[in-house]
Amino acid sequence: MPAPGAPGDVAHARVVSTAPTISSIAEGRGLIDDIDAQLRALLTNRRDLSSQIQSLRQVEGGPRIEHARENRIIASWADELGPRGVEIALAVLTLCRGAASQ
Ligand SMILES: C=C(O[C@@H]1C=C(C(=O)O)C=C[C@H]1O)C(=O)O
Repeated sequence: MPAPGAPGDVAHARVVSTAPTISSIAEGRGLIDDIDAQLRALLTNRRDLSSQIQSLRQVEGGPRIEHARENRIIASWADELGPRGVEIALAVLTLCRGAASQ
């Protein structure tokens, strides 16, 4: 396990955010729609970066998938969001690297 803050460590990559107080459903829905759009854009960027990393590792003769790194990522999602975080992390990983068996 890498030291906190070292390359490969995921625990340090934490963003603290507080939702604003809203005064109407429409305002809240507008903010949620903005968040969903940001999440989709972030996931698209993540998928592209993940694909590049997988290609670089294969060019170097390594495996496309690295389970130890994925386990650290899943653990960081679990730390912050609990069991649903694990489900989301697995869905994100599937989006970004395809099926684990490939
Ligand atoms: C992107 C990488 O390659 C694969 C994809 C990962 C991901 O999308 O987070 C994580 C580990 C690897 O299975 C990596 O090793 O960092």
